[in-house]
Amino acid sequence: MIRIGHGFDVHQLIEGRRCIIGGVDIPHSKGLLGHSDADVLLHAICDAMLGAAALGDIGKHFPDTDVRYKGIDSRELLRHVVKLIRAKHYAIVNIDATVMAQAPRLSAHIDQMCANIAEDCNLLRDAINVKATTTEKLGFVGREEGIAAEAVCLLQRFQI
Ligand SMILES: Nc1ccn([C@@H]2O[C@H](COP(=O)(O)O)[C@@H](O)[C@H]2O)c(=O)n1
Ligand SMILES: C[C@@]1(CO)OP(=O)(O)OP(=O)(O)OC[C@H]1O
Repeated sequence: MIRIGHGFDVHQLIEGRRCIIGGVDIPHSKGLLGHSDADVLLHAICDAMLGAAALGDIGKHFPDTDVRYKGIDSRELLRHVVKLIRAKHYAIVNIDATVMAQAPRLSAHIDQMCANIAEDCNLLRDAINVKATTTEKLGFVGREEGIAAEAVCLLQRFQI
């Protein structure tokens, strides 16, 4: 059996925060606001994986009212979600994601993002694809007020 999941996340861009996307700390004048490190890409991927396994969403597993998650590295959240997926006897087939950011430019960082995600999911690099797009200066992304990310994930149930 195969199952698909979708994830979407947005974080506000403000001064005085780091801009961590896909586990890469990207030099930028502004960074992402959140209870955790606000890694918008990893949050969308977690939600896609949880969705595919009918396990709810990231806020259910890691409430933003819980001090344990304050400032947490979202790669830790991703690795935990991978464990939840495996506990339900699912293997990840592939992940595809898009980051919507007017700035900073992400192309030079995409390979490292994919490598981080592959490592945390115990997958080959080829199973992961990350893309970036501006929104042509339109909307909150275009005004550089925030960054959004979408992801899809395919899971396959393995025999036990
Ligand atoms: N933050 C971003 C946004 C886009 N890119 C790269 O530029 C290409 C063209 O962007 P469009 O918005 O015109 O689609 C896109 O395919 C990305 O490769 C980027 O590096 N960082
Ligand atoms: C990750 C969590 C938990 O630290 O906090 P945020 O960094 O605010 O991120 P969000 O995308 O709102 O997802 C759920 C949260 O519970």
